[in-house]
Amino acid sequence: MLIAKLNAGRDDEDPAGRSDDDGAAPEAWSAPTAQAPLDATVRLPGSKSLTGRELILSALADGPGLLRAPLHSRDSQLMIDALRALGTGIEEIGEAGDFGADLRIAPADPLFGSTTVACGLAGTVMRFVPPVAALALGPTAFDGDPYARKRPMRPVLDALRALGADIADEGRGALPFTVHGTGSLRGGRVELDASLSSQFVSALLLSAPRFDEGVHVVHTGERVPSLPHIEMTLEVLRARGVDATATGDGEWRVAPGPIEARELAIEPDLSNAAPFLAAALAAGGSVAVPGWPETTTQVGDRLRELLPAFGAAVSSQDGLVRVTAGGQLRGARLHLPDAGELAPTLVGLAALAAHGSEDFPGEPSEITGIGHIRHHETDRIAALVNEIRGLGGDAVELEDGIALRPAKLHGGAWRAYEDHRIATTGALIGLRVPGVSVDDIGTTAKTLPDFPRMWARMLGIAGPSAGTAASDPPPANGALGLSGFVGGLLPGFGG
Ligand SMILES: O=C(O)C1=C[C@@H](OP(=O)(O)O)[C@@H](O)[C@H](O)C1
Ligand SMILES: C=C(OP(=O)(O)O)C(=O)O
Repeated sequence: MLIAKLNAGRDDEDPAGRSDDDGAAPEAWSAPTAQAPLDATVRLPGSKSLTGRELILSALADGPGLLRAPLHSRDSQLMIDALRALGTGIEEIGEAGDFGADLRIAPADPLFGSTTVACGLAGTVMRFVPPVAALALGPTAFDGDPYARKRPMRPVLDALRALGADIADEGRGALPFTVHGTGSLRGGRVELDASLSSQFVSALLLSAPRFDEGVHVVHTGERVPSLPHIEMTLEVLRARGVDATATGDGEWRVAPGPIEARELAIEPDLSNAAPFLAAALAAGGSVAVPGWPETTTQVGDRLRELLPAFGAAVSSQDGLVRVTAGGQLRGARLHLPDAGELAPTLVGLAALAAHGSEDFPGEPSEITGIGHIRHHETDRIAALVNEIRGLGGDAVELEDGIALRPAKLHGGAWRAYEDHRIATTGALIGLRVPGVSVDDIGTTAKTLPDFPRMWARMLGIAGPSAGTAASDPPPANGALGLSGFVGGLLPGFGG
């Protein structure tokens, strides 16, 4: 029996979760294998997408604002640093909770360029900040991680130019580029092809109240992916008194006007709930996430309808969403153009369904409509197919998705490609398949600064000394959150 080894976060870790200063490769992380059904409650830090949007809107607002329970992670820190570089006052206030401090934001008027912005690998920073920089005085130079230079930018840069911005990118249509801000932007009607990323549209809409004529965005290409994220953009604008509407299929308008300053709380990140809730299917048992909003624009809310496709039971009561499962996963056919952000986790579940168990044969799955995830932190379709095949799986790369055919998985190396969701998918598969090691678990710090410790606590294998508690403390009876744990693998598990 494999005893799970754990590298559950070290005090000397770079908070950004990157490799060591000397450039050495990070140590591989042995994914813990579940020894018994789970019985865990996992609290999650704030939504990356809501934190990023509210930081932008707070920086452009008509007065000082306050964000409670924002996400503190590599992506949100990059957003904070970018807005600070443009002159915004952003201050941590109050006692830092489990997931960090609240933020007070003092908008700058005017915003000043003559600075640089590091985007890391954050799509939200590289897409959402350039329109803000166009409203600043002076040039702002943007660059990011090596792979960030491969992520598509051209539609949003060309659209900004059509709206009056001066941007130098030497024809690359990608990072690095410089936005020569003049303190204002004309705005108006603009056509763009957002079939590679909804973030192109959200980028324009978010800053548009501050454009002289607002904006009218008309999408010209194939289907726009991740539409709930555009709905989220409209919703956060409306909540600040902005006239923001979807005016037709692939058309959105934002009227010029003030953005109200607000004090608000950021919802937990429901997309980051995915690997934890999915863990109940991988390991059996139950995992619950508290603080689930009653209504939300977060696409992670769809987990409640998607996880039953793999055989889970989902209950929601008083803000607690609980996923419960037995030892067997069912295969599923899912078409997910709106929910590409959830796809890596669901592909991980599909690989486990195809693996089956001692008692059940594997079942096939197909997940389609997710061609755009080739343009995320890595080509997620190619990465997932490679890594699943590396563990013995039979994954087939489709143009817009992945098919999984029944095949037994075995342990082995799982590469993360600096992609937080590929890393957590390796952890998920490792719950059931002994011997999976993830090459760079620290990359999860992009949106989850404490993932290894949260994962360990979900499994009941990290003691109270784990410091910043990421899931509820172990029960007083010392059961460490595992019910019915008798040691060894239960029938139907780990096979
Ligand atoms: O606007 C946002 O906050 C996001 C939009 C989506 O991007 P795509 O439209 O590129 O999928 C999503 O996948 C990403 O994680 C966050
Ligand atoms: C696609 C993602 O990130 P980004 O905001 O960098 O596009 C993601 O978090 O899944």
